[in-house]
This record gives sequence, structure tokens and C-alpha cells, in this order.
Amino acid sequence: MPDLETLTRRADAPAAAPFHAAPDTSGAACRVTGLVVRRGARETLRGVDFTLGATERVALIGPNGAGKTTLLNAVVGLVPAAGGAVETLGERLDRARGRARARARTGFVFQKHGLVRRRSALSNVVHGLMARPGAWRGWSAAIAPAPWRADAMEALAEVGLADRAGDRADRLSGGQAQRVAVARALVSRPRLVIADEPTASLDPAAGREVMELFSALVARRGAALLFTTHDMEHALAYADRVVGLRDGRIALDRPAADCALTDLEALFDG
Ligand SMILES: Nc1ncnc2c1ncn2[C@@H]1O[C@H](COP(=O)(O)OP(=O)(O)OP(=O)(O)O)[C@@H](O)[C@H]1O
Repeated sequence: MPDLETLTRRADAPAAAPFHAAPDTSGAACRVTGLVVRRGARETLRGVDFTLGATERVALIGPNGAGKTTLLNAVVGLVPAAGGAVETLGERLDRARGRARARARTGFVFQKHGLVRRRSALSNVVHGLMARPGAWRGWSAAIAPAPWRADAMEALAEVGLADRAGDRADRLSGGQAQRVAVARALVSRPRLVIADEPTASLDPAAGREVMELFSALVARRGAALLFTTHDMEHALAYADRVVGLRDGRIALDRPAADCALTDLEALFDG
């Protein structure tokens, strides 16, 4: 089974999935019910109930090993449920076609940008369109169809990097590279964006800049965002709701506006 990062590599893109899948009529980006995930003999998620609204931004927090990444993986069907159910973008994830359709409408951002270093910023954003029908994984900015290049340029402009479109990814700063990764995730206009510690590799100022932009763009697009973070200030500032995991269970689920920093820090005590 591929991990989250291989999903953004074109060879593993769900090419068979239709770009325009059935509309989500469930009213939620994701519904997780009684989810149990096992890794070997150990239960890493132990009965998780969680709903992500269609346009909601949720921060997942908790100590190391609490199950945050496992939950992100489960939301796109990258780890199987040993119990309970997951429905994402109206699709049942226990079915291969449902998983492919849900993933085709999901954007991904990772701790490390995962850009192709020798390709231009624009080519890297074009890669975010590879779930479209007819996509060829060798496409770069130079040979992708003009409308696709235009979409990629628009996404780069939205992250403030239109003027760096032709620069190789390895010439960008960490913060700029992560902004390109955000553009790559959003260019296909996903209904759901998931991000695993998107600022962990950045310094605090660059991290704030990326999250500010990322969270605002997702809101402007009317998509849902689920991100993990170890930065409690990011959880409070860039999410509508904070969900805390501890030992594979939900230990906190509250609107960000009703949380104090001390509430979040309490999750890490003991
Ligand atoms: N591929 C795997 N095989 C076996 N066990 C795993 C695997 N991935 C994660 N686990 C285990 O599942 C549990 C939850 O891990 P997970 O990565 O979801 O936690 P996390 O909250 O994201 O932690 P962190 O903050 O350290 O990234 C941990 O005990 C971990 O060791």
C-alpha cells in the first residue's frame, strides 16, 4: 500500500480515477466512525469518531505516537480500518474505486515539500494536475497543455511566486518551496486538503507565513483542511477547530476560538 508521499509521485497517482467524481452530498468532507487501526499487534487508533465539515479547517494535535499521521492516512484509505468506517468526500474507503475517487479530489502537503528538485517551480505545480484524465506523468511546464500551464501559473501567483515560475525548485528557500508545494496541492481545486506537519521543516517566521497563506487559500477555495502540527499556536491561529489525540483516542475536540494554549498543552501532560 503506498504511503502519503508516494501519492504525490506521478507513478502512483490514481490515474484511473475520474477527475469529476460524484458530488459530495454528505455535507461533510470526511466522516470517521468508531475507527480502529492496528499496526501489528498494537491498536494505534482505538475507536475514533470524527467529522470534518465540507469547508472546515481542523488541526490535529497530540503527543508523539498519539496517532495523528495514522488518522490522516486513514482519511484517504492508506491504512485499512480494522474496525469502524471512513467516508471521505462521500466515498466509502473500504472500496478501491471509492478510495481512488476520494484521493483524486484530495490535495496533499507534507513536512518536506517533496518537489522534484531539478524541475521548475511551474513544472512542479503542473504535477499537481496529474489526476486529470489524459495526464501524462512526464509532463513538465514546457509540454503540458496551455490551459494546464495557465492553471498552474494562477496557483503559483496565489502563493506569491509567479515571478519564480521558471526557477528550479532547488534554488528556492525552504519557505518558498513549501509555498510551491501548497500551490501543487491546490491547483487541482481539491475538496479536501490534508497536510502532515506542513511547517515542521521551516523556521518559525517562514512557518507562520506558509500557514497563513495555506489556511487562507483553502478557506477562499471553500475546501476542507486537516493538518497535523506540533505548534500549538498554529493550531489556534490557522484552524477553525482543534482535535487532540492521545493514545489513539480523541481527548479534545473544540472550536479553536474556545481553546486556550493551556488547554492544548494539557494534552501533553503525564
Ligand atoms: N508503518 C507502521 N508500522 C507499524 N507501526 C506504526 C507504523 N506507523 C506508525 N506506527 C505506530 O503507530 C502509532 C501512531 O503513530 P503515528 O505516526 O500515527 O503518530 P503521530 O501522532 O503522528 O506521531 P508523531 O507526532 O511522532 O508524528 C505509533 O505507536 C507508531 O509507532
